[in-house]
Amino acid sequence: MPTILGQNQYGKAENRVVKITRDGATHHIKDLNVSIALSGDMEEVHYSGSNANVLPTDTTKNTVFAFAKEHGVESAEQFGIHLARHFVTSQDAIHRARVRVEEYAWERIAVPDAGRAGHSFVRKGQETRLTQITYDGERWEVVSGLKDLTVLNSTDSEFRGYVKDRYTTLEEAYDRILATSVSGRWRFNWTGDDQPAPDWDDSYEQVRRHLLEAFAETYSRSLQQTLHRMGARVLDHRGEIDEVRFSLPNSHHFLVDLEPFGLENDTADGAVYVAADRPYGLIEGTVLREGCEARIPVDLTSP
Ligand SMILES: O=c1[nH]c(=O)c2[nH]c(=O)[nH]c2[nH]1
Repeated sequence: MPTILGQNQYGKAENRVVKITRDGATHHIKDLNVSIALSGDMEEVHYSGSNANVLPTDTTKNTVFAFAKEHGVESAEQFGIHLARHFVTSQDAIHRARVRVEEYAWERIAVPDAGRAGHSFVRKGQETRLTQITYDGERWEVVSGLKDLTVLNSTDSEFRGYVKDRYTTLEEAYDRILATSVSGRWRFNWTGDDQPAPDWDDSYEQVRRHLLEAFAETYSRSLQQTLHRMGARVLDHRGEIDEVRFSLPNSHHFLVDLEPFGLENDTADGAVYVAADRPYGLIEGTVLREGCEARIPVDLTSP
């Protein structure tokens, strides 16, 4: 039965490009999700399997990262226009390029020592505030928290000196991006109607602030260390809380190898990273006030 090929397009979708430019201690971040769809003289690849007109999707991915390095990312529009023009004008067989770009907005974390604020960001778009109340007619237990508080340090993070066995390939990192989406719960020590209840809203705002400040101000040797500093900071400043538990995905950002295209890509300036989504390290832990009991369930914060 004769068939006709209808509309078709192809390309690499969801290239997660993160570019950090350094202006002294002040860093700038561009965080994009770029999807390429190309169409043109693609009958043969579908009908006979000839790839003679096919620019590999892998190449479209490389082009996205190389363009981010070589030409920069002024705006999502400018970047998309530049890419689309490149595919259509450089490949005879490609007559149409559709480039979709999502841009994730970040704002700087405000810290008291403004000099340190240059490399710490929190993603725009609110986190979700959570609480769980338990009452048995006598005692209250209030565990509050948040999830999806996405934060990133573009420097002041390393990971080295770890165990190496025959399966270890990870290279030591002296200056890496540290990013996570904080899921945390904290337990109040308020248990009875005979005690004044905390100001819940103020407490939430203050805990959130301490989490962000601790994240921004910690020179991190591991996400585990940052986790502890965030919890300790909350307990140091918030007497109404006895226990904090976190589940922190390590949202890996890998420097892209652009050497095959003659481009040096190191952390010095203008570095281009791929934001990987899976798999991810998952760092979890409880920080407790001394003498207090751990009562937040281990799996309460896990995905
Ligand atoms: O902060 C980190 N902690 C780890 O335990 C770990 N493991 C790993 O591969 N990378 C990292 N990073």
